[in-house]
Amino acid sequence: MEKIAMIGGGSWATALTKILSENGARVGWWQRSKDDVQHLRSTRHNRRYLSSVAFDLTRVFPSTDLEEVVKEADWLVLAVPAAFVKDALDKLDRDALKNKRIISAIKGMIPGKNLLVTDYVAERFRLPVASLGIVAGPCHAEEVALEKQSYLTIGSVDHQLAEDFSQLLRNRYVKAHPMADLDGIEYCAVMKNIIALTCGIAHGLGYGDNFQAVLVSNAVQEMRRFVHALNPQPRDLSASAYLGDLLVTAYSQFSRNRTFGSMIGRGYSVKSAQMEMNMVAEGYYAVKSIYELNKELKVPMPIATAAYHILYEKISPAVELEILKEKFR
Ligand SMILES: NC(=O)c1ccc[n+]([C@@H]2O[C@H](COP(=O)([O-])OP(=O)(O)OC[C@H]3O[C@@H](n4cnc5c(N)ncnc54)[C@H](OP(=O)(O)O)[C@@H]3O)[C@@H](O)[C@H]2O)c1
Ligand SMILES: O=P(O)(O)OC[C@H](O)CO
Repeated sequence: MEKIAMIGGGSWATALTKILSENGARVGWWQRSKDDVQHLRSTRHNRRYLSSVAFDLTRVFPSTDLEEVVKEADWLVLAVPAAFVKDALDKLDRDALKNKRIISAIKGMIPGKNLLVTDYVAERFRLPVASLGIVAGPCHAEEVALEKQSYLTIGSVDHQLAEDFSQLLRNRYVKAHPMADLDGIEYCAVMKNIIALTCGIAHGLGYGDNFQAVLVSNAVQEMRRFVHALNPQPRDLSASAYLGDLLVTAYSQFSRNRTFGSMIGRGYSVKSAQMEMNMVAEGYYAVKSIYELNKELKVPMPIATAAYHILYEKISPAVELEILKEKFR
């Protein structure tokens, strides 16, 4: 039986715990709240996220003891929003992840450090890049709960690691496959949240499907320029790990980033949109990291720049979208 430490108690951690435990893995499940852990242990349900899913407690072991959960596992799966990774992991000893395989399920960057999550973890715990991977692809937790057909991509420079984790995920409704492009997949997963957030802003302002299609087409080019500047290598951005993930987030009713953006477009402040959502839109944090990273790279990124101006410099969404629309072809 594979032993997994799941770090995080939100929607995606809940969906991954469902898939992995139903496939026979033992999942030690770390959550920060004692009440949530107690509720899970007594009812088998995670009360605030995907609460319809019932867990088999002979395979799923909820706990607030991070060190214990990590010590018992061969695999560590990170599924807290990127903004809270440092807080969660800094309690661990520098050698705590030695000889473990680490999978980031996070689509965000470490604020302040402007690092990809896998780069941060490798640096903080002195790990070889071959011990790390990312789980990506167009997959909403809500559809996993409903067991709708989904596809995941595991990115790692170690093919065996990516294949082994794919194997742990495959089931009746999940297809998973390995890919070598760890950095490219991770950067695109970060970028697509910013783009979806901007689609939401446009929607909130009253722009329609015609405009969104052009926004997304231009966004693919922006994504290509940026990822190529950071990590030049041949990659097919039409693969589902890149374009598929962008499309689901830009168009789905379940998208946190699009929903957040739509509220901003309708006039909510960042604070009030965050309070109303009760879920985390990674794109809000990511846009600051990407904007700062790009100060050196100087890649033309009109969409990320507009989102940054709106969210961090309080420039009117309507004004930024007027400027943006003149740049699109
Ligand atoms: N949801 C999806 O469909 C999906 C799919 C693929 C990837 N992802 C990625 O998975 C990651 C997690 O997202 P999610 O959708 O699972 O999040 P979510 O459902 O919005 O849940 C938010 C999580 O963040 C925690 N949190 C909030 N404030 C915190 C704080 N101050 N300190 C520590 N933890 C805090 C919450 O803990 P409490 O409940 O204790 O407040 C909860 O576990 C993101 O990077 C996201 O991009 C999500
Ligand atoms: O679509 P969002 O904004 O909820 O983000 C969740 C996932 O990244 C979708 O693959």
